[in-house]
Amino acid sequence: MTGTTDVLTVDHLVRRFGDLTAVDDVSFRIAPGETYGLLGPNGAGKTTIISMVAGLLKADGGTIHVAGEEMKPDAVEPKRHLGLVPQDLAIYPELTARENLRFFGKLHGLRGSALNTRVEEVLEIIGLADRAKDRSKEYSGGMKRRLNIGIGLLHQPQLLILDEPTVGVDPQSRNSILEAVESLAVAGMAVLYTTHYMEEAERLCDRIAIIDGGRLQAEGTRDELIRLTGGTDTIRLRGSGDLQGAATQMRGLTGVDRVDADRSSLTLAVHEAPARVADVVATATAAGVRLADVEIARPDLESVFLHVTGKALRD
Ligand SMILES: Nc1ncnc2c1ncn2[C@@H]1O[C@H](COP(=O)(O)OP(=O)(O)OP(=O)(O)O)[C@@H](O)[C@H]1O
Repeated sequence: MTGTTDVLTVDHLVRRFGDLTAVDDVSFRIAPGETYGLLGPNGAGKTTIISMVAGLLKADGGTIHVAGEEMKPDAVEPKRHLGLVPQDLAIYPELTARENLRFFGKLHGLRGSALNTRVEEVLEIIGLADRAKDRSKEYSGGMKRRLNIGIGLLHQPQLLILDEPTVGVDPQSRNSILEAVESLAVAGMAVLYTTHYMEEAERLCDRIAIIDGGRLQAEGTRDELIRLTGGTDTIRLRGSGDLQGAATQMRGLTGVDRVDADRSSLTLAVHEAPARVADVVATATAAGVRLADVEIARPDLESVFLHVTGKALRD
């Protein structure tokens, strides 16, 4: 991939808040038609990164280029090339979906038949054409989110940035949001997608950056990231009792790479989980843990996260 064709290039980005380095030397690029995911837990630095990419927040170091133009808070030109869909809704509840889109389309300078055509196209993309005449205050949470995405799409940006667009919506709405995002990539748009749901990153993203503690800990396609784990499986035990004590003993078992304990579970990175699970369960039981559930998982992005950060991604 060459720098000149990338829609977004982020080089050595840094942002501090007082003593906290919220974004610490982060670099990545996104090509046209590519969906790129920032995957990390709450507080990892995802919103801070995209706020700088969108020119809403000043960086303390590094550079950002959108469609070849340097992005800074006072820059005008690069902002024309991107659409930002924030976590908070920015729609007028008294207006219908079509009226909302027409209003925001005019703010982008669209008029006449160009405005009409684009509004109808966007209604199709976000799956709201059949509800276009209803006031948006009557919509479900997921429909409001889709309208919010539609507003970000009106001016046909080369790059669309979505900040955790499915948080707090029901599974059906989530699916329709994900379908709308999938159709953008098909249309050639570059998408920067932040999430703490690994299933969404797996489904949508061509490449994924694992973000934790403000740092880009690993990056690649899903398969490339999974290869980083060296094929380690995950064993997860849920239960009560002395989980920390059990974790200490498990760290000495053959084939166990890493053990992470919290108040109700133990998460182990192991080689050949089916061959190890009996030892692991016996160790837990001997340490007085009362087990409620045992689960083996093949490597997925959760295991990658555990492997590269030493922590479980799930809350
Ligand atoms: N304006 C601010 N002032 C001080 N600290 C901040 C500010 N904005 C963010 N932070 C801190 O920077 C770190 C990264 O926050 P950020 O919101 O970027 O994380 P995130 O990955 O987007 O998580 P979330 O999904 O919860 O928004 C956190 O520790 C947060 O408390």
